[in-house]
Amino acid sequence: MTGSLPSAEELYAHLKHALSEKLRDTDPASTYLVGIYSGGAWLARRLCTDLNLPYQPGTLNTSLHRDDFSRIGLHSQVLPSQVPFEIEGSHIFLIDDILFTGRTIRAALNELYDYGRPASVRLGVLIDRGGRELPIAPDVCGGVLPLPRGRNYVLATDDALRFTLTMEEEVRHV
Ligand SMILES: O=P(O)(O)OC[C@H]1O[C@H](OP(=O)(O)OP(=O)(O)O)[C@H](O)[C@@H]1O
Repeated sequence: MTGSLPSAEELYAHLKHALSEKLRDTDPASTYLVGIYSGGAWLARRLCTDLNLPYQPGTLNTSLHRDDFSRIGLHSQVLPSQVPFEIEGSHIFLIDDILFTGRTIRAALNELYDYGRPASVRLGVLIDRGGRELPIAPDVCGGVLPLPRGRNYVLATDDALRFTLTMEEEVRHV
């Protein structure tokens, strides 16, 4: 990634528009957003509010379903998943902030199926940074911003759920 980053709010506006178009294709009575903890959970909350969706989004915590969880370690505060609606037969939109290798989404699918078998599962992400290690692609996306392995985006959220995007400082070895 070279040059300046787009603003997170621009990316969000694009994702929101693309998602609202997709939501027209499914039955609103059986379609739900499910955010992946933690960044995707905030994003799903804001999308539900801005799109006037009449429910609280579900939240999945994939930490224990990751196939590489011993490498990434557990976050100090691990919140349980919360799915306050029927998954069986529903149309689910998984929401996450950043899509990288795809391992989090694979883990989220495992976790989701513990609750029941959805009629369909689609994926919405704010940023696709490339680097996939699994055959997973977003159905809707705020922006494709390729980033080399070893670099990271930092997405911050304020109290009003507005997002800011920066790049993690590059660690230089001397
Ligand atoms: O495609 P992957 O390689 O799995 O990477 C993408 C995941 O990594 C980040 O989550 P992180 O584990 O840093 O947790 P966070 O959402 O709490 O920041 C990001 O929010 C995605 O969930």
